[in-house]
Amino acid sequence: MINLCRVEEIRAAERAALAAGHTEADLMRAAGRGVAREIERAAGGRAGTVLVLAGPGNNGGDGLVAAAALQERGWRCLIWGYRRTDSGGAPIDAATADQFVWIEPRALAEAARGADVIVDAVFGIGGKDTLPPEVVDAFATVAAVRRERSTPVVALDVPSGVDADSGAVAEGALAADMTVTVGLPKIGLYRAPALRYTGILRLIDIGLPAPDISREAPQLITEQDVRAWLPRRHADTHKREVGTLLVVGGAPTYYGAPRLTAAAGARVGAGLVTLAVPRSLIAPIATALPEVTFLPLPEGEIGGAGARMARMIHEQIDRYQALVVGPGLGQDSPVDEFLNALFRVRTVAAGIGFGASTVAEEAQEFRAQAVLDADALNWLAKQSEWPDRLRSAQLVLTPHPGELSRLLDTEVDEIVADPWSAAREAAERFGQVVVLKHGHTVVASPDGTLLVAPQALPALASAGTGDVLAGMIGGLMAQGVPSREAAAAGVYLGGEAAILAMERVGTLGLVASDLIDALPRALAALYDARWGRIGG
Ligand SMILES: NC(=O)C1=CN([C@@H]2O[C@H](COP(=O)(O)OP(=O)(O)OC[C@H]3O[C@@H](n4cnc5c(N)ncnc54)[C@H](OP(=O)(O)O)[C@@H]3O)[C@@H](O)[C@H]2O)[C@@H](O)CC1
Ligand SMILES: [K+]
Repeated sequence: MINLCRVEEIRAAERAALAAGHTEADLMRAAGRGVAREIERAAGGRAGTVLVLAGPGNNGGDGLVAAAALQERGWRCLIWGYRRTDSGGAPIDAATADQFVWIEPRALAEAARGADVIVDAVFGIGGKDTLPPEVVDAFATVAAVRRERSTPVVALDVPSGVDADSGAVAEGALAADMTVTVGLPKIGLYRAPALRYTGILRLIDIGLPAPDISREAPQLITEQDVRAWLPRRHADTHKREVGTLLVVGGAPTYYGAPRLTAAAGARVGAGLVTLAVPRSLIAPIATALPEVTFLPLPEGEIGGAGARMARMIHEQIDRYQALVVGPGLGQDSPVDEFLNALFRVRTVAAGIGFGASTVAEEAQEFRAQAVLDADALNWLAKQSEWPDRLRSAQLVLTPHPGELSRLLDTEVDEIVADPWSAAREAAERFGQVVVLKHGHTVVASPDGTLLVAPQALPALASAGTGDVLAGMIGGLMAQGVPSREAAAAGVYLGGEAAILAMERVGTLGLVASDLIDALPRALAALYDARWGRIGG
């Protein structure tokens, strides 16, 4: 994890780096080259034409270094300057700078149309809360070309006009497809409304010292964290040992949801996934998911089915390391009865007399590890004093703002206005891990930590993506990953899988099954040895 930083902390880190012997030119060189590498990678290694909008300060300097690095790799570089007519202040050799083509304001539209990539390096963390009119005009020109031709826009460090602390956005700012942030993650980029302007976020290391992790600061979930959290599998293990997951959900009209959850659990590495669903759902699900086993539950309409369903699960619960409860359960009365019985855990203590007709029931605490999603959260919101009743369970709740508003008995608007505080409040009040799915999804824990997803992807606004997330988290918990880390890893993997899926199906075309298809590749990139990098 790494703290999301405020500008003053970034400036302090820069001073510390300078005091440790780095020069400003070193930092700018590392920043610009890093940005160029990200652009090259996104462009698939092909060289084209880049248009850099360069401002007067160090952000513009970074942009010119990036242009120089791209030029060395065969790119043609067009530069439009705001209060800048040359590459002064940027550590670039004269021969390279001589080849830059400087663009007059009236030639900007034509230059933008001829560009394969446009870089916004006008203002960075030294920007003010309004943009000058010339910059607003230039951005409007570029935005029109971006819409017309789908030309990618890359923001350097921050989209110009975004306040790196508050996330406020100046009128006329340019939305980017990718923001390459230099050195440390700026907290404002992860807040609304800035998150609508950043596109995909990439963080590049330039050797700045990170501030010490503090529990109060929101922390970014990083690739390194997820690598460290993933379970390690031994050669001499077997499916039950690596993790068993029980997914409880489904109703006659909702069999897609538990199917997605089970598939995600299996794809994230759970050795055995069992679906506890009404009997009639088994045939349609089994054809699509041959790897999954089933615990057939009685159909919901029959009176008393809820309690019988719960009993069947209690009989099996010790065989599973984690549960996911909720996907596609619906909100009918047997569901209430079922979940009341499931979470109150009344076990059969003894059968007395002939035919065991007298049965004593004894209330026990629910102690399992479980992800509660969708209709399980709606049921939970109707219960009183549940945090106390379920205190021995290790739960991960995965609400969207509507579900969290019911759990906290507050308005959705309040949650959307300050999602991080709402998630923290919920985790503290409930004593459980809470994953709030809004913007940059966050994982809040009762110990006060708040882990923030690196991406906020509009492509994920599609039915079933929540079921996939619940399955990934449950699948990781089943493999022994602690609940908070499992939640954070699931959130991270969901973002990476979405980025991979978007390359194939795009933003609008993405559906939840695409995430499951992409998940093995996202996971392999974190888990498996990377022979493919050699010589790359
Ligand atoms: N700190 C670090 O660790 C590292 C930082 N790095 C990079 O440096 C960037 C920060 O650079 P920075 O401090 O030079 O500020 P920057 O954003 O370029 O803007 C300042 C210039 O813009 C001008 N200006 C601003 N707003 C304006 C407006 N509305 N209207 C008009 N003018 C306006 C302002 O003008 P002035 O106020 O001086 O008149 C000044 O000339 C950072 O984002 C990152 O890219 C990395 O290279 C290495 C590590
Ligand atoms: K910028």
